[in-house]
Amino acid sequence: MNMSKKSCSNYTKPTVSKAIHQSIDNNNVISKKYSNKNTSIFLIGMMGAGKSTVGRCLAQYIGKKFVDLDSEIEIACGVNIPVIFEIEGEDGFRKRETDILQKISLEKNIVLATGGGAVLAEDNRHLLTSGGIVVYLQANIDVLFKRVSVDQNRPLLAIKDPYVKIKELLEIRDPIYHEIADIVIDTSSYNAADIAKELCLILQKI
Ligand SMILES: Nc1ncnc2c1ncn2[C@@H]1O[C@H](COP(=O)(O)OP(=O)(O)OP(=O)(O)O)[C@@H](O)[C@H]1O
Ligand SMILES: O=C(O)C1=C[C@@H](O)[C@@H](O)[C@H](O)C1
Ligand SMILES: [Mg+2]
Repeated sequence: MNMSKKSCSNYTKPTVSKAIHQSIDNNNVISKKYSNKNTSIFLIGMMGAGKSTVGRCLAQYIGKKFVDLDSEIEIACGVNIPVIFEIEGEDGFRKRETDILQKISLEKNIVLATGGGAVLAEDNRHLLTSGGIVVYLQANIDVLFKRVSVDQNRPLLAIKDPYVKIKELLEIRDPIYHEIADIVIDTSSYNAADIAKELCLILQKI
């Protein structure tokens, strides 16, 4: 799909069916969180779920600042993520991820695209759930594989069989994403701009 033809600025009626999202709002948790309009929105999900792409659109629609955790790590380190993995391994990357997330989470009123593995550390999960509305952008394995095949910037997938790796990561992470999400959206069959519009609509209702 050519996302470059999709403009975030053309706000039209959302086309995504309500059936694709679930809001977990047993105790009005989301409503309470969103009663403060400065509340931040945190996007979580696997590599290729569209956190960065949807996040950028959503921020524009709802007038919040967009922040990308991976980009902030790269800016802070002065090198890109594959180089960080090469020099410091995944453990080193995760420590940097937590440090930067701690700093970013002090900011209010942002849309944050997290990295796919940012939910793995308990400290990070606490920062996310206590700091804003957590949205899980879900996609099935075939869609994820297709989306991540476009570029080579993901060190965890720079292996012989990335499909198997995505499957393994999805099995481990899907329950974690669900556990901390306030809202879950299935992104598999919709373009990023429509998903952002749908999210906008959900947020207006809560
Ligand atoms: N809903 C969508 N439909 C089709 N393509 C999409 C959609 N969302 C994102 N993409 C495309 O998939 C690729 C990955 O998207 P993106 O970088 O936003 O994912 P991500 O969740 O931020 O991944 P990562 O965790 O690696 O940062 C990009 O090429 C993007 O254009
Ligand atoms: O899923 C993951 O563990 C990762 C996802 C990317 O966003 C980057 O944060 C990095 O490549 C690791
Ligand atoms: Mg991203």
